[in-house]
Amino acid sequence: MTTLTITRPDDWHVHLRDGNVLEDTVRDIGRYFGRAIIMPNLVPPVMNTDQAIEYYERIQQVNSSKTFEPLMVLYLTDSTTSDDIRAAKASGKVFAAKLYPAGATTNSASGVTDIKNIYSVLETMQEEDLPLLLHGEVTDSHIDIFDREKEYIERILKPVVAKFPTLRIVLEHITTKDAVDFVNQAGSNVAATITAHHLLFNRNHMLVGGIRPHYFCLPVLKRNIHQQALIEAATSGSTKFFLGTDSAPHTKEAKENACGCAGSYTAHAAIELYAEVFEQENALDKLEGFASFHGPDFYQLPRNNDSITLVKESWSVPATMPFGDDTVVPIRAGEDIQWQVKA
Ligand SMILES: NC(=O)N[C@@H](CC(=O)O)C(=O)O
Ligand SMILES: [Zn+2]
Ligand SMILES: [Zn+2]
Repeated sequence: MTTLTITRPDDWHVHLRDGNVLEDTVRDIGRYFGRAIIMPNLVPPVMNTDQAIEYYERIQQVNSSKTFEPLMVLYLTDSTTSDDIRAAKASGKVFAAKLYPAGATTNSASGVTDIKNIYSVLETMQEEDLPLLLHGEVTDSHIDIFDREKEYIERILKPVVAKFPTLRIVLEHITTKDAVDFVNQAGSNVAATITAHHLLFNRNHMLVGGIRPHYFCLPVLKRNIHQQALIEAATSGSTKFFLGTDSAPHTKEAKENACGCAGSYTAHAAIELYAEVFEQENALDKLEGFASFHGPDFYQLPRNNDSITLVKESWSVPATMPFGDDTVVPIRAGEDIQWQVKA
């Protein structure tokens, strides 16, 4: 039997949602992750430290894991102030601020309409050393959806990195070779998260033989040369790339719909899915760095000091999983996954 023991991993990008689904999302993500960066795109969003702490407490009320700790994030809007940033940093509970370009993705309607509106806030984030997390896609209607990340890097990210040279920035859930190349050539203050689904799939998985809504997420899956670049980055050992599942549940009904929501659920099998990719690349020795070291090092937090053990033993993913009063269809529903985490 093949086993792999690694330092306890963290998830640097996850959506837990709120209300009666929290019990399900927190149980899944807390199975073995030590910490997780909790995305603030609730309705209404988590815009200040009081709201972040209230959300933290709602998560902790249903958190039965002794090892799981939520790390909160502020949602930037055109009205965020420098005082909001200072209060967030001082709270010890907020670890980053997230920039959603208005209209770019799920629950981004209150996002920033023009990056210049928050330049003074970014200045304060640089001073306070609070990381900026980016959903890196432009929203212009004339820009093709497959080109929106590349365009964001050229038009928004490059100028921001030049203007705020010591601001720590995470380009979230990268999907293109352009993003990999940009992050690789940038300074050590610029990093990226990579999801399991962008490593496992390309747009053919979503579109060939019928449209598969559970693979639809944003930024959308790209062609296989981009998938290959992401696999190389994740398995390279570079400290600039780390694990962020972007597990983003929507009800079965909201996904299997004439206008299906963007987001894929992977919290039921996150490290298990990453392990498949690293094994295929003969890079299982690089999984620990990607999943357990590069993230905390970038966030300037201690690495976890215990471990988990993965066993190569196939199991079947259920067709649906509980999601409050509804159900969610997890990635690989009804199919097998090769690895599992030993209880
Ligand atoms: N990734 C997604 O497709 N959806 C996310 C939002 C996001 O991370 O962009 C969601 O909240 O559903
Ligand atoms: Zn996003
Ligand atoms: Zn996300």
